[in-house]
Amino acid sequence: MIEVKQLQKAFGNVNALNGLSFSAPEGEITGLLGPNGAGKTTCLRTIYGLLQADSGEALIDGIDAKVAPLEARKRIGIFPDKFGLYERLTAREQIAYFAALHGMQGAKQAEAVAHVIERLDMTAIADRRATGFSQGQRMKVALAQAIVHQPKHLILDEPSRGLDVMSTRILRDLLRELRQQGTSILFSSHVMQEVAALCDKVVVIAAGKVAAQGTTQELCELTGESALEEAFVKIIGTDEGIAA
Ligand SMILES: Nc1ncnc2c1ncn2[C@@H]1O[C@H](COP(=O)(O)OP(=O)(O)OP(=O)(O)O)[C@@H](O)[C@H]1O
Repeated sequence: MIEVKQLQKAFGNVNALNGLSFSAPEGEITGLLGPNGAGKTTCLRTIYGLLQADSGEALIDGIDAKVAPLEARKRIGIFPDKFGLYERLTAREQIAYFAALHGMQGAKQAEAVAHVIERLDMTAIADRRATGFSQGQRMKVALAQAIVHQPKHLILDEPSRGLDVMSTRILRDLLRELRQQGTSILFSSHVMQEVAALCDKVVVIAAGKVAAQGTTQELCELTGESALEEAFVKIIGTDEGIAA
């Protein structure tokens, strides 16, 4: 379980997180939905220990990444908002590098890498160097790196940006399969359709705090709207920064 409790984070006089609290349970897909600048990336970075909150806690199975970063990171896979690939390495080598960082070696490592390459339909590019990879191919490598150690929890920042229809489908199928296996999945998005298609629970965030949360149906009932998009706009108070 991922738990965020009363997180506060300011950058100068901008309050990026303003008492944010929610949880992402195992076996569920939780969507963090909010307009541009709502605090999604800041929240995700705080959970995996890249940023330190001014106050509050972000816990992974009760472990604070700030206090025990290695213990926390073992349990999570991270698909970050900006990812760099080593241009001279092949896709397989990049994924193997991440597997090694998580302590996988030898046959176990090779097997895990081969499995994820097959799962993400990357066989054709697996032994090519990253130079020249398209955005979608780069995203697949980053995704493979995030899941090669079979983490209990997966955190994704705007995962489907830049993906074509087929790649988006592969991503969605993968997330559903991981959910079935009991993984807790937390992803951020400002794309309505993506959230509606995938999420068990939606946490609507605006100005660094939770504006509402629940299933898509609950959010519609809460606002008296029949369409999700209208419900979100009503909760947030504006349609700025939201994509249909
Ligand atoms: N390193 C930083 N320095 C200064 N301000 C920052 C920094 N990181 C984030 N912010 C500010 O904090 C607020 C929240 O930003 P954040 O990137 O978390 O939002 P977001 O919900 O992920 O937005 P988007 O959907 O546009 O990616 C914004 O006002 C942003 O400008």
